[in-house]
Amino acid sequence: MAEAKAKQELPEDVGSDDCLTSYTYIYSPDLLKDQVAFITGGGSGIGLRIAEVFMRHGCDTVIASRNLDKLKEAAKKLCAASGRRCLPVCIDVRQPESIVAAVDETIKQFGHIDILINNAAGNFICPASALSFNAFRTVMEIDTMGTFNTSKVVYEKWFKDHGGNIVNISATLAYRGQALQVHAGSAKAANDAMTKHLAVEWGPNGVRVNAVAPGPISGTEGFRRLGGSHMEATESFRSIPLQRAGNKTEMAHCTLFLASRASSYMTGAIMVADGGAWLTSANDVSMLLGIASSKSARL
Ligand SMILES: CC/C=C\C/C=C\C/C=C\C/C=C\C/C=C\C/C=C\C=C\C(=O)SCCNC(=O)CCNC(=O)[C@H](O)C(C)(C)COP(=O)(O)OP(=O)(O)OC[C@H]1O[C@@H](n2cnc3c(N)ncnc32)[C@H](O)[C@@H]1OP(=O)(O)O
Ligand SMILES: NC(=O)C1=CN([C@@H]2O[C@H](COP(=O)(O)OP(=O)(O)OC[C@H]3O[C@@H](n4cnc5c(N)ncnc54)[C@H](OP(=O)(O)O)[C@@H]3O)[C@@H](O)[C@H]2O)C=CC1
Repeated sequence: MAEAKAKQELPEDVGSDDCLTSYTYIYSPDLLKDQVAFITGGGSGIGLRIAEVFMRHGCDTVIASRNLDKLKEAAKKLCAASGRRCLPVCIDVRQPESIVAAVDETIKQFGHIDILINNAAGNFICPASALSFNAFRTVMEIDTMGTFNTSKVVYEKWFKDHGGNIVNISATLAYRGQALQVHAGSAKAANDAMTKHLAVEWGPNGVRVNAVAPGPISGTEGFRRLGGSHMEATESFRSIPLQRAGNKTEMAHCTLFLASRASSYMTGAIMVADGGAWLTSANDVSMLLGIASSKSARL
């Protein structure tokens, strides 16, 4: 019975890995009409689905990450699916000058920026004792410094004078201890603090800063890297109250809510979207340790 109910509530997540083949509106189709969203990591996974759902709601997008060929391909599919504009731009969130150039180009082409989605991240599973200093630093630089760098550039160049909306993509692994994840958990916990500090400091300038904290989300690189397929096969997600992994469309809907006027009195909030996973004591530690010790190659 519970399983049947969860299935009924599941929004569409069908189609190629890139774009949906069908879509049922939950929000008004013109919720983001003629707004412009800058989405880091928008060329794949959750970021790509956020771009698609935003565009289906009338928004133009800028998708920004390191691999321009991948972004161009994604932009083509996004425009075809939605009829809106999508600008692919090459940035490394660790390099502020690359963000400055991309934000300048965005303002030149679109005239404004209304929404920033800090979605880019790096992760893998690794025991703390095997993690090199550089590996820890790399994840902190992409996830935490990258979120700060992009927020600061967009704020200084546009939001400071015009207001705007920032949504950071966090992770509920930041809320509890989890084996093999000290790097990503530390980075996301820092980002949650950043969400609150910037909400306080930039609120008077009309800038709202919120976050979505996903649990395991299928059909993504993060899911693959953390052993998600193995966990699905072994029914490990049954320990989650909703007894399944989430999907990308569900994360896009949470992000759309926080990025739109639907949440106009919210700032500094972290919206947990993990099927209740972080609340339960049953967890995946032994399974993750099993994966790590059974593989000689890195995940
Ligand atoms: C899925 C379900 C799993 C678990 C949950 C189960 C149950 C649910 C119950 C509750 C939990 C609730 C939630 C948890 C669920 C999900 C997980 C949460 C977060 C997920 C986050 C993400 O998914 S992030 C997105 C994933 N995508 C990517 O990572 C793509 C981008 N990545 C990269 O570019 C690289 O991988 C990079 C991050 C390493 C950066 O690349 P680069 O800058 O080129 O750096 P390198 O020079 O390659 O490397 C730098 C140092 O890092 C070392 N390194 C690299 N890879 C590894 C590895 N695999 N293991 C260890 N170390 C590594 C590398 O050697 C370098 O260090 P040196 O010292 O050698 O210089
Ligand atoms: N999937 C999951 O189960 C969960 C995911 N999350 C979060 O969701 C978000 C999306 O993850 P997901 O969709 O799974 O994974 P993806 O690997 O598909 O997304 C990560 C994106 O970040 C981009 N990126 C990585 N490093 C950089 C960088 N230095 N500069 C610019 N862009 C960069 C990548 O593009 P490129 O390589 O081309 O640069 C890629 O598009 C992340 O913040 C992740 O932490 C949180 C909890 C669970």
